[in-house]
Amino acid sequence: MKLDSPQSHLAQSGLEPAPPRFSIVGDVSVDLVLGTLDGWPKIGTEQLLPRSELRAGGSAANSALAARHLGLSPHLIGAIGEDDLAQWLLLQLTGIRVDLQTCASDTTMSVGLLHTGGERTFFTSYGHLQHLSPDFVLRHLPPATPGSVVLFTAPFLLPGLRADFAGLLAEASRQGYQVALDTGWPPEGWTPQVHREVESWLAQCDHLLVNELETMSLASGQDECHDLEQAVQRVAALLKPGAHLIVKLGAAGALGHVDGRSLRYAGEAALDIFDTVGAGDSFNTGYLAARLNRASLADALAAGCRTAAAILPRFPRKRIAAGELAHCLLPQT
Ligand SMILES: OC[C@H]1O[C@H](O)[C@H](O)[C@@H]1O
Repeated sequence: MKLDSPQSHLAQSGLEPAPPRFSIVGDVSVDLVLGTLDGWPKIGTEQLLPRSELRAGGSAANSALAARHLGLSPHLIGAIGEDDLAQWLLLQLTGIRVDLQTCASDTTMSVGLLHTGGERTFFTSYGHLQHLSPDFVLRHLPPATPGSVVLFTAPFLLPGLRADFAGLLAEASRQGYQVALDTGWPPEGWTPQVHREVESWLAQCDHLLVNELETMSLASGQDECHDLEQAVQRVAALLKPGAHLIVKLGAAGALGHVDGRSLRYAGEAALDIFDTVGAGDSFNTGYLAARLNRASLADALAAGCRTAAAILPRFPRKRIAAGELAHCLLPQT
């Protein structure tokens, strides 16, 4: 099935089922990515860094751009500020169907410092992300066609959505979407209150997409968990029956767990990568796009890993053409 392709005459006449939608709801902002920074500078000094890129960022935009690289046209719902940078940001999203709430605020910006070995540090301004409202999201999320997926990202950066995030996920599910969630990292840490809050979200998810550290943290609500397999069991028990828990393992690949069984996909050894920003977001898109095309869990894990592996070595990222990475979704022989 071709995703979100322009509707054919047959589909328009009602003889062919409408294609599934791929909607993404979350943080859209501007990233200034630069590096490499080895060691932390002394306060009050200046460093010249040799490589940099100003680009659309935020995990929802990263996922939508990854979809554009794969030749898909997702629907991105989020917000922008009310300044010149917001207009620039819109231009970066050409080719993506966007519904972005204009907020009376500066555009949120992240400075992402890249360190040797793939680690990075972000400094993010509050900006417009503070103002995205659930009403705007629900007004722009159309009823789902069969098989549609909506990916929610970065709830911790979106206080307006976070206030009743479980309710928002439940409403998307009621509208017929499979709900996918990438929680991201809570700025206040995994407090008991955050655990209770996130558990109310997990009960609404069909696909939970988290990294290893998030999985271990989520599993350590009552007592500490130090073993990934045990963590997977504990987190899976918080999801609704039949839901998929996907753990992103970086260069080591990914693990999928459903109905009490786990499956691992081993990633291919990556070369030394300068810019790892958006690795998880790219994986999410590859994985979900494959699931929308009815791929098996194993094939979807592989598509997620291939998508991230194709995007990460590219710098600057804005040179990747629409559809250039469509091969990542082709079944492998
Ligand atoms: O998921 C990666 C994103 O997180 C940070 O918030 C940056 O905006 C970056 O693009």
